[in-house]
Amino acid sequence: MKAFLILEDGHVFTGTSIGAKKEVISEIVFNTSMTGYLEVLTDPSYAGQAVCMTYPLIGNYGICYEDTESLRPWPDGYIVRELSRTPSNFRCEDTIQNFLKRFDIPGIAGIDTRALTRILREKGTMNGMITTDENYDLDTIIPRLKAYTTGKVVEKVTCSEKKVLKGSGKKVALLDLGAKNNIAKSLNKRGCEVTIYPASTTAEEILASNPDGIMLSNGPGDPKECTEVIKEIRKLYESDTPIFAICLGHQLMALATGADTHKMKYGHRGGNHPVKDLETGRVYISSQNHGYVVDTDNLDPKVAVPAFINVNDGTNEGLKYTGKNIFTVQFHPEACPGPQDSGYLFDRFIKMMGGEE
Ligand SMILES: NC(=O)CC[C@H](N)C(=O)O
Repeated sequence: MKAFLILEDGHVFTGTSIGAKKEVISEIVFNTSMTGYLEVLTDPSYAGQAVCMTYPLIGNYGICYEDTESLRPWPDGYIVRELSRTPSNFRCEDTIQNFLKRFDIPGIAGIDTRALTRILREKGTMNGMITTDENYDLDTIIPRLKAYTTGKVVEKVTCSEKKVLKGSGKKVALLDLGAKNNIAKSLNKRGCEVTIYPASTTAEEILASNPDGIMLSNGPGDPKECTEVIKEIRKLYESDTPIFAICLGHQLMALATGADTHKMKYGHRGGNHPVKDLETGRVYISSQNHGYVVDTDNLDPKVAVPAFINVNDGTNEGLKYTGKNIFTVQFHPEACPGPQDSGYLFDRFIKMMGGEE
């Protein structure tokens, strides 16, 4: 069955329908990772977005549930050049087709994903529609696409109740804003006992459990939509508990302490983004998935100073909080997908909590 991807600027791509046969409007973004399509599909930070994979062949090793970053795929839509019809791997348990269908996610295959990516790079991220309706009418669809906003998405992806991963080491409270599994796993495999809290948890409840440290996770959407969470994070900041934050968590800590964030032209999503540690000058290759970034122009050095920058475009990739045991990064030290070069940051966090590195 035919499917169409209609962009807000009037471009239309014609391909084949994959996944659910339904219409969806979403923000269209692209990811350049050459491996790890399953980790991308199950990363809750993609909620509210349709993702185009720039790697031309997707799905060739199928779905291996052990590798998922959450219990389901989260994008609103999935866009690929070629979807493998014969996944082959000894760990393969399902196909992308079934996985998308089961969770009612529509997609489109067989389009020129390079052309789509060039449009998004030149004009910036925009909204689009995936539909199987051949009689689509651009005059009515384009205004709908222009008017569409993603809104609050963290509440859709956070866990519904507290969960504990047992460990004999430092006690970490992880605020789940849409956390990828490998954040808790990275701490747990270093011995930490990790308590995962829903995003609506108050700072008082977290602090009452006397954690050795607090971890703020990644998550979807515009950080400025998280007004309630930002207030709680402000209290966590004032508590003097060691804090490590990743991606959305990093943006929310910045907003909670007086800095600003803005939307980037087309964001960073892929497995090869170079980030420079400003203290050592060393560059790490990082896994990334973000559309917003912290502004550092008016950063108050009494509150925080830049700790990492992106080598490609100079944007901020991390902050170190002055006089506090707090550091936050825009990239993904938990990898999955992508390079594990910055996994040492979990060891740094454990040291900050008074543990052995
Ligand atoms: N991976 C994330 O945590 C993404 C953060 C935020 N939703 C952004 O797009 O910038």
